[in-house]
Amino acid sequence: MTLSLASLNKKASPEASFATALEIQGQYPLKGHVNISGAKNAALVVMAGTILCSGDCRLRNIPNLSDVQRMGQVLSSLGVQVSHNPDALEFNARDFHCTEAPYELVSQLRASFFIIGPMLARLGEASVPLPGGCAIGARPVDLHVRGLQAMGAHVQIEHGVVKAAVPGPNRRLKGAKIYLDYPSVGATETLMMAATLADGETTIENAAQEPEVVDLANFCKSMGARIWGAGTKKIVIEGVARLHSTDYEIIPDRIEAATFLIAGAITRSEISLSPIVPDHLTAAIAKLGEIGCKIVIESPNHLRIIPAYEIKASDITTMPYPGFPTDMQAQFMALLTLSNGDSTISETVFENRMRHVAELNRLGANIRVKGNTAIVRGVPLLSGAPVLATDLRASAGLILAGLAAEGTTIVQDLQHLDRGYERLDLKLQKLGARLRRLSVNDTTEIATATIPPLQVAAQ
Ligand SMILES: CC(=O)N[C@H]1[C@@H](OP(=O)(O)OP(=O)(O)OC[C@H]2O[C@@H](n3ccc(=O)[nH]c3=O)[C@H](O)[C@@H]2O)O[C@H](CO)[C@@H](O)[C@@H]1O
Ligand SMILES: C=C(OP(=O)(O)O)C(=O)O
Repeated sequence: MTLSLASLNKKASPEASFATALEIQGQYPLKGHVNISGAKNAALVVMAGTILCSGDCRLRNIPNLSDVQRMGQVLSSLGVQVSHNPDALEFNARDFHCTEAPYELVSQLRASFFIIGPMLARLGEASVPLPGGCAIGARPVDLHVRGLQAMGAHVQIEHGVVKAAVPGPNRRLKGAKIYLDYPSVGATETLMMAATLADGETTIENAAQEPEVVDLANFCKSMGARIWGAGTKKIVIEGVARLHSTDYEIIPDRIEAATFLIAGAITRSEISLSPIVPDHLTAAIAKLGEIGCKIVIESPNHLRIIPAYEIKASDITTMPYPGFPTDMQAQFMALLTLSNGDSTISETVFENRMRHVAELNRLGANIRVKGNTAIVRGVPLLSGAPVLATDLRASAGLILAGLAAEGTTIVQDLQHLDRGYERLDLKLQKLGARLRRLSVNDTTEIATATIPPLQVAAQ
């Protein structure tokens, strides 16, 4: 049976079903093992990359997230067939024809904008509204646009829509030498995808080196793309005429893994995780070591955290990979609120990613913000309170703080959490955490695993 996301019932909007809160009873120890899901940021961009291929792309280890559902809907709306079997999502972009991506969907997640690269590469034309995603800064797309222009596209931004077209009879992008002013993850991914089908060689200098960029390159290579240097500052892509079908497995989510390591550290609990790629977690493991925890690599894809009795203060500056990831900043801040001294946390990647500070202070933390730096003065105890989750990683940070706080914490507005963590509450429950999902309107308990399966209706 072919199942399609295009038929998703619009009335059952994710916002309505996920307007929920999490009630956490703090200070219960955790114990056991956690299965880490596929990486959200790799899955989303690899889904966009399926547009490059006119055959079947089978993707395994795709996490069940509301962002993944929306990305599936974006692709369906463009004419990509999206179907589901028990352990994979299948995409076929043979009939992909539509050059206009829908505002209602693209405006809800950042990664949806990245389809502009493969759309242009396949059809020579693309109109994509400016994207959504976490409200953590201005998040312009100028680096994507300038790179596509260097490859011969004409690009205009009109009424909030980026309209790009490749002139000429064959409408094919041309290889180019591109230098990114900043190693933007999304721009590197957009341009790398665009270059796989371009005429000639493209080099991207000062490219992002994140594992998700490497995963995308490996996915493209599995379809026959010619790419060298992904994971370094210089990526070289030699365009080919077409890409072929593939079966590809997404890497484990390093941000989810780090979040669980902190759950162990903040509740002083020993827990283990798999699958993981230890190299993707180097910065987090180093910081946890500095803080006093011991991380044991039990096998190539299996970690255990032995928590510190006393959490030591530590300074953090977020940076592009292999620096300390901005997507782990809020979670580490939650941990450092309970340290034995003063820590500074500087956010250099996004200009407005400290909105969790006020909420952590509501739980009894002592944090002051000066410019892009938070000064975290450790306190002996957090105390439960109602707090508002303002973005995805802020949600995770507040839940972690709630696990350690004395009494009851209610984290409101879980729509951000559900964008990027697969059943975080259920996984924590399995480790022994006391928490339950509430409907905000009537504060009655609702099932923990609320995100419906990805496929929703037969065509
Ligand atoms: C879906 C996805 O993969 N999201 C991740 C991706 O976001 P995203 O790809 O949006 O992040 P970028 O690396 O592009 O952004 C980093 C910085 O570059 C700036 N910038 C970016 C593009 C551009 O054209 N112009 C520009 O100025 C941004 O405003 C930001 O200040 O990488 C971020 C940095 O690791 C992560 O926090 C996000 O979780
Ligand atoms: C910022 C994030 O996601 P997005 O780029 O999709 O907003 C994130 O994953 O932390």
